[in-house]
Amino acid sequence: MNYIEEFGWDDSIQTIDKENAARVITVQKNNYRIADGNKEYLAHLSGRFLNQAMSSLDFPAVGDWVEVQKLVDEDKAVIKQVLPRKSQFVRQAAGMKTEAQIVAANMDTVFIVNSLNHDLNVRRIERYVLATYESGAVPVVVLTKKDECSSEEVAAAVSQVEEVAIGVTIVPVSNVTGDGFEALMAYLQPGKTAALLGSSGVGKSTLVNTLLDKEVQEIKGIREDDSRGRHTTTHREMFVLPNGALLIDTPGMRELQLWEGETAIGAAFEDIEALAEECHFKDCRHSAEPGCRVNEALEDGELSEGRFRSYLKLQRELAYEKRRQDQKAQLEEKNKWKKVSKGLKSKYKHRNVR
Ligand SMILES: Nc1nc2c(ncn2[C@@H]2O[C@H](COP(=O)(O)OP(=O)(O)OP(=O)(O)O)[C@@H](O)[C@H]2O)c(=O)[nH]1
Ligand SMILES: [Zn+2]
Repeated sequence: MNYIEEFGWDDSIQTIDKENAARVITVQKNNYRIADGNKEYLAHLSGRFLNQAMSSLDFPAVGDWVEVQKLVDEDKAVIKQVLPRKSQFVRQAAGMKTEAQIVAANMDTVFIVNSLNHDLNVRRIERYVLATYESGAVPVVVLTKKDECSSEEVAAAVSQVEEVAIGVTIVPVSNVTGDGFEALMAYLQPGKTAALLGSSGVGKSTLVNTLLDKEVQEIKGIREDDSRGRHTTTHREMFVLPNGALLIDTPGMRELQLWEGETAIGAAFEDIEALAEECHFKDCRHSAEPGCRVNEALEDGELSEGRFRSYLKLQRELAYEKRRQDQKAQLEEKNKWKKVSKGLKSKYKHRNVR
């Protein structure tokens, strides 16, 4: 029995034998979790793939369709190739050091999530809408916390967003009352894939939990045996909704906000970044390292003390924000695991029993 269709299989773009296909649901360093709707596998890249990969864009991302060789008995698989993507969200290179990277693939829709109550940032929405169009997916702006606003406030926010997102559907919702979810479900059809994009605190996690029923929610963190027989907690970055729609909520998309900041730093402080490229040490912190080109420039007045200070300040803020998000993610993972350990069953496990 093959459940591949449920994962959004599209005959028109997937050319391989269905038996050898699966979709990537989690990426953690070099470990990939893939599923074919029937079963999950822990997968790694074949040697041939590694030899042939030309850039980081060639590597599998959450949402990718891959051709695999499945070792059914061991729940393991080898990834032979990534199938052509119908859309892809690229995390742009920040400066010269980081390479571009695909954070999500094969989305039909990207939900750009913002909160109605405060920090409605139309400039950011505008950038996200553009990035989504570039990805090949359709943007939909979701405005959460409708319950905290009067209808006048909602209308005002919607018309503000309309100005920067011309022709884009805008859906005000409340995760508390469920208001607006019917409109969202139009995009969450069986076999269709949506991804979430938005800043911290706007309600993405709550939205995911509202969309998933309790049983399915547990696939967010189930305990798996790793190769050494120990238990490790794994988490999902792609979920199956009760109606068969797929929802991508990956840290990669959540970090988009962060690299935007990094890129902005790069652009705003091009002079300093250029100097830093010439420092002796690649990871120079420009404090007292020998061969520091930035310090040299400071000494001979080529670079002003004030400008350098604001550069450092921005960097600290970004580093702080990153730490904060990492800690929060760890905590969330722990909490999820606590909930899950109470009723240890996943959607796939139910299936296998049937
Ligand atoms: N009143 C109201 N509160 C909401 C709504 N959606 C989310 N919240 C609350 O807003 C807070 C942030 O929600 P989260 O779902 O954690 O936000 P997030 O986008 O996942 O944030 P990160 O995990 O930091 O990325 C929580 O306290 C939620 O209970 C809503 O529609 N109405
Ligand atoms: Zn330096």
